[in-house]
Amino acid sequence: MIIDRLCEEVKKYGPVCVGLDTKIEYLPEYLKDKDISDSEKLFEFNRKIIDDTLDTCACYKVQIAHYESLGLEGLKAYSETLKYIKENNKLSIGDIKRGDILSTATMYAKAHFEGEFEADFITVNPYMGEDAISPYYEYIKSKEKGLFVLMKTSNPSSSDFQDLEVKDEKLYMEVAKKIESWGEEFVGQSGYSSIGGVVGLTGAGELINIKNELKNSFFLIPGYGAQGGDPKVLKQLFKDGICAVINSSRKIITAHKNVDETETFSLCARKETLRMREDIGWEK
Ligand SMILES: O=C(O)c1cc(=O)[nH]c(=O)n1[C@@H]1O[C@H](COP(=O)(O)O)[C@@H](O)[C@H]1O
Repeated sequence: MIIDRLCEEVKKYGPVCVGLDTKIEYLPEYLKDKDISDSEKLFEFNRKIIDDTLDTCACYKVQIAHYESLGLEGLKAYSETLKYIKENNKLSIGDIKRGDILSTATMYAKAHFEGEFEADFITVNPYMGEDAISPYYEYIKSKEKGLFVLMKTSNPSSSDFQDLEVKDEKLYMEVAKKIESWGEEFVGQSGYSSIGGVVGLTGAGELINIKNELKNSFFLIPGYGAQGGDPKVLKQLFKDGICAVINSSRKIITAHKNVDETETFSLCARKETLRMREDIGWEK
């Protein structure tokens, strides 16, 4: 199961997930000015960050909207970034947050678990129920793939629907339990399922509530850094072992903005990743 590989990576390198939410405006001036296409610029930026953070993180999350917004040029960089992560024997999360009816989800699965945009994990939205998720199952079973399904998101408006009371508890908890039940048949040797959950660090209480309720779920936790999530809660979350990867995107990939605008941008990203790893309390 792919989740066992992710757990091994976490043990070796710590639970940081480097978020490649790359925008042209984040690039250092020398790269912006280079006489190459936007696609090549984005890929060169990502490639250097990957090269300099390989031994500091568990995985990379590549957020597709940042590439889609530049059209085909951007998607080329998205594809090349995913391939480069794989060539370097690291794990990727394609952050695509899809969710649609079975026949369409089948095509999303094909698009993101094989071919040009192949990732090891993808993020999906559970709002439409299990038939919008089940087309991914055959890839989990036979192609070593995994999912991170939204349980409780990190954004301020996540309470609009996710905190509604349903059957005497919050909707997010119903959703989290349902997602764990979908993942039961994909539990690996690590004890975790290849169907994991996305839970924001910005809701510390909810994170602990979900952890206390679920047995086999591994988490993707965004909200560290730019969104101000407090890492203190992670100590409690990890008391029986590390059960999550913690994503930071802007704080890592724009770390050079506070220092200089030179070719050392990837070393700034490395420094921030190492600082974050310490800040979240990881010890080998
Ligand atoms: O699924 C996600 O990755 C996600 C879920 C969520 O609840 N909140 C959230 O911020 N994210 C993503 O995590 C990343 C956070 O980026 P930074 O705030 O720059 O660290 C972005 O790519 C978001 O799209």
